[in-house]
Amino acid sequence: MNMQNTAYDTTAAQPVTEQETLLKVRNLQMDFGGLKAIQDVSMDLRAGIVTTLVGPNGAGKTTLFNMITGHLKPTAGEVEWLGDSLLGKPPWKIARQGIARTFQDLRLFTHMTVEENILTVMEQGGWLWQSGGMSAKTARQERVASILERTGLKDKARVRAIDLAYAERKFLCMARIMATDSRLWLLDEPASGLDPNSYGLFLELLRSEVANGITVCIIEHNLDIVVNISDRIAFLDQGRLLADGLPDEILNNPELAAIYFGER
Ligand SMILES: Nc1ncnc2c1ncn2[C@@H]1O[C@H](COP(=O)(O)OP(=O)(O)OP(=O)(O)O)[C@@H](O)[C@H]1O
Repeated sequence: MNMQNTAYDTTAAQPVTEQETLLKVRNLQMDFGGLKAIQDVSMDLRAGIVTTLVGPNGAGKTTLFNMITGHLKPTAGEVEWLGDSLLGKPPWKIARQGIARTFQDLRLFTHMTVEENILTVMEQGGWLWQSGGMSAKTARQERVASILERTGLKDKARVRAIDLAYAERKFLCMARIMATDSRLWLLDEPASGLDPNSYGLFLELLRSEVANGITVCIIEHNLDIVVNISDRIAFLDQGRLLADGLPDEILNNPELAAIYFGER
């Protein structure tokens, strides 16, 4: 992809090669009837970095997430989290192991307030019991306040999700994933539809969470975001993993650019 005209923040994309592998997928396949949505995909998600999944519409990116999180049962292949197979586990068990995700269609509790949306996740995760000496109530309040602050939603705590602006809803999705205390975040187009201001805030938030030890795999179409946030990029097309490497290698590959921009 020719990125020459795009601002490239090199601090976000240092060569990354040695990290522990948190999640492995091996020879994954997903058939929907005659459609081979994922074909023989093997890749690793390494700890503490941002891996971006890119590829044209219908490439199989969300399907890959769905197989990792137990929302779809692969036709063949293996998914391993810290060496243990995730196959056959229901989504809630996989979530409890430390893998959280967001969805393209947001899936917020629209008639609950921002604060309530966050609290439901914390309660599901059992976080309230880990209050480290503080009363559970104080710990919970501090935790929610910190998440609201970091996601720019401090003044919206008591606003219902349905009454938020679109960008605020996207940040509420981020707030909810933060509240899970998961180690790996799978983000499905978290920045789509954000205005430039909001996506500056989004990049800042993601960078600071990664600096604090979160591992991220993100599906993203916005090339500015891809360029600015990726430590590794995996390129999918028609269910196949065509390339998986450092951003420079992928973004400067003219064959991948032609596929991405529909010019093949
Ligand atoms: N549940 C399903 N049943 C049948 N076909 C499906 C199902 N889910 C996805 N597909 C098909 O599988 C292919 C891959 O879809 P997927 O949503 O994973 O692509 P994607 O790369 O995430 O696309 P986009 O960037 O548009 O979100 C598409 O052809 C899609 O229509």
